[in-house]
Amino acid sequence: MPSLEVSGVSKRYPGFELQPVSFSVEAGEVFAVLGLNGAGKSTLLRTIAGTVLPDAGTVGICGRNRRPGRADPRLSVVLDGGRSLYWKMSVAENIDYFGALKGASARSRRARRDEVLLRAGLADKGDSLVGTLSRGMQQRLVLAIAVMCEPRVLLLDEPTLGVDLVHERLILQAIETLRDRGCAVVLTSHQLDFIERLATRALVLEGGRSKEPQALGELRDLMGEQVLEVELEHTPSGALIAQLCAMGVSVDGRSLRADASTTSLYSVLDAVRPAAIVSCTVGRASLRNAMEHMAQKEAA
Ligand SMILES: Nc1ncnc2c1ncn2[C@@H]1O[C@H](COP(=O)(O)OP(=O)(O)OP(=O)(O)O)[C@@H](O)[C@H]1O
Repeated sequence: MPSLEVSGVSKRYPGFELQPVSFSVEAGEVFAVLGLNGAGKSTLLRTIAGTVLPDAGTVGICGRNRRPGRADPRLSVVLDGGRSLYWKMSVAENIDYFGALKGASARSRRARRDEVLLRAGLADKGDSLVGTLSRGMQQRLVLAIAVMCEPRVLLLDEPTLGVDLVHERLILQAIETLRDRGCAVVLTSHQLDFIERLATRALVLEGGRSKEPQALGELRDLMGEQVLEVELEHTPSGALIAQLCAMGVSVDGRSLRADASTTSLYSVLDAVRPAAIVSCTVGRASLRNAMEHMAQKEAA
């Protein structure tokens, strides 16, 4: 039985429609929801969380339908960063409050407090008011609280927003720990390298519409297995851009990119000669390549 089962969930706002979405996530799986700004990622996560009522569809958690508007101890969400915390309470009081809300006893909350502070990288901030923390610190605290509740399903909307490189690693480790304990994680992020390190499958939203979820490897293959990238010193002329496009090369400012299985690197280098080249690589396609390819298709 999947830990999370989303069936036909839809939501309409004036000027935007999240069309029916269905997918399931198994215990111990990290599932990504990808898309450009305004594609509907947060709307989807909010309807799954129950903070926004869907127009249609159901959400099952470990085999039981979630009842909208009711807190569910099996589900933790990190949707609005620090905005979901109480700013006039201290860090320790917030940890205690959310632990109590999830039904943890006073004893286990006390025992967990130091662990949560450590996990959030906030060991010396227990007595600080949440309103005095930086945005990245608040984001880390929300995630550490969500992890403390040992959820069966965790929804994360841009968990690394405003978080520095060192603490991004802490967040990555926290998600990996939960995943390894059997939690099903649904994650959105514009940081595609972060997604690539964690997720195995993804649902791509484009203007509120989605296709079947795909394995990350299948998504990368949209660009071909190998991608060639050439960075020029100067932006190419209009005539050269037209010539490159006719060869199947996409041009974004000074960056040229093409599927290496259909376009040879030498033909690209011949076409741009004698322009100065800053870098030139042929390598395995990344998720970023695939998403850029999709974005260019959408803009065309
Ligand atoms: N409460 C609301 N009322 C009206 N429209 C809304 C509401 N919330 C979201 N929308 C609209 O729904 C669309 C999708 O927004 P959403 O926040 O889900 O996108 P997103 O993919 O998460 O974008 P981003 O990457 O920028 O966070 C947008 O056009 C937005 O304006």
